[in-house]
Amino acid sequence: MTTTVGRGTPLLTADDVHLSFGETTALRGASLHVYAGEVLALMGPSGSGKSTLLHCLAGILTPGSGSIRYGDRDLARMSDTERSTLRRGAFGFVFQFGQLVPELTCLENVALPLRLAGAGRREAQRRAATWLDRLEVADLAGKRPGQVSGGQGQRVAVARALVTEPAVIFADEPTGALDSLNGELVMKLFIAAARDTGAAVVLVTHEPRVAAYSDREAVVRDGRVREQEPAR
Ligand SMILES: Nc1ncnc2c1ncn2[C@@H]1O[C@H](COP(=O)(O)OP(=O)(O)OP(=O)(O)O)[C@@H](O)[C@H]1O
Repeated sequence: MTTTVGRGTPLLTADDVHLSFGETTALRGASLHVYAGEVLALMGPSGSGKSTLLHCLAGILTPGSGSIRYGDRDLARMSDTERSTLRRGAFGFVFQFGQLVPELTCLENVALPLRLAGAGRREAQRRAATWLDRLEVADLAGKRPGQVSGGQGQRVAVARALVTEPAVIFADEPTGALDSLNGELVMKLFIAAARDTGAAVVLVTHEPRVAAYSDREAVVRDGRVREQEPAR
């Protein structure tokens, strides 16, 4: 499945999205545009709906009403198989918890999305090793996630998200467990992905220092979004 999106056309669009968890309304009319080639920071108070919006954009949660479109396709109208093909092929994820497979080594974890996309073992591991090296965790290749620190695991997770060169990278507090140097390294790799492959990077952060690397900010408050106009 390919969706061709011209420059200046949003790659992803949330339109008037509402979503409740039982009695709790997390999103109440959230609208947002995400463009190819940009790093977009989602900011806002705790509990305002940032992670929920990110999960909706990624097709992990389905809005109660409103729509999420990837190009001109409504995610809710896709079959489960189409949505998971999209998630596996076009999307990369860096989430805070439970992202690495504990039974696999760090190298195998990073190679996994390539293997799922059909790459041979040797080629997948060669490319995975390149990304571990870029994240400066090449020495952890043979270790399992349980044997590395939280910050090291987070960098392995970033390598795994970037290895397939996805069209959209979703990241929830991707620098949360990192010191400032490693946080900077991760942000520079996100910016490189946006500039080199035209990826859109959507990241949730509380840190102004991290948001300063973004091209644009959107503030989520009480389940609604105020987004900065794109500069083009
Ligand atoms: N699985 C869930 N079940 C019930 N309520 C939830 C669930 N996930 C989120 N919520 C509620 O929805 C609202 C929005 O949560 P969300 O995690 O999107 O906020 P956030 O802006 O990402 O917060 P934080 O910055 O603290 O991570 C909150 O009131 C939260 O308690």
